[in-house]
Amino acid sequence: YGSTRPERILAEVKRKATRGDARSVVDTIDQYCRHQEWAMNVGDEKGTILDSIVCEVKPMAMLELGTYCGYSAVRIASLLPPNSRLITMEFNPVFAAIARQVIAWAGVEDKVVLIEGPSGDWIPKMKKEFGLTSFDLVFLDHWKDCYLPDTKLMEECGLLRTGSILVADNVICPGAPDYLEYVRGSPRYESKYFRSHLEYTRVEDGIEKSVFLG
Ligand SMILES: O=C(NCCNC(=O)c1cc(-c2ccc(F)cc2)cc(O)c1O)c1cc(O)ncn1
Ligand SMILES: [Mg+2]
Repeated sequence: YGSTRPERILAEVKRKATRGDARSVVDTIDQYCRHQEWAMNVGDEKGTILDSIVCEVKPMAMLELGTYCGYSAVRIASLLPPNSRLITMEFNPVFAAIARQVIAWAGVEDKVVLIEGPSGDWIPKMKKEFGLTSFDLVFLDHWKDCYLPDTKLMEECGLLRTGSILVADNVICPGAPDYLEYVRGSPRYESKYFRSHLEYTRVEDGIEKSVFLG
């Protein structure tokens, strides 16, 4: 019977990565996806850009939309200050089940809250469910046509404050043209493009960092 790609990634993590060592989980997944089979993790090159923004912002409350196998959740959690939390949201239950195990293997489960379901359902509930006022940093890496509607929904639900930062993966490939036009054209955002490549390839892609001005 055929295993799924996320299951093969988890098997590789259990075989090769050191339990409790987030860096070795990240490196193991990068090695596997570069040399065995491609997968849609943010990857090592764009991951370094994400790391630098996480380290600069030192978020106490961070949201990730699109967990997949948990690669970026592990990468982010290993850089978070004590007492800070990453809430990561995944629509696909198969991906979520794998991500929980990858996050546990890396030993960062006490910094990560994984929630399952459609972002449009969850975003209006987050303040109440998690006792939040707003997010310091949001990483958008889920369905590309959800970036814009979910950003508008976060604005409407008061989840962004002056200075909140949005970091969006794949703004070139697969692309999020309506989102880019919005954050680059709106007087309520200060946007900056970090040129890079689609994970594990030479195809152009990039990360857009947008500061919400309130
Ligand atoms: O969120 C869900 N998928 C991941 C979103 N992410 C992407 O789609 C994504 C895609 C690519 C990509 C790039 C080039 C290419 F040729 C094929 C794929 C790269 C990335 O870096 C991504 O992040 C999802 C799925 C599902 O079945 N049900 C609920 N949610
Ligand atoms: Mg991505």
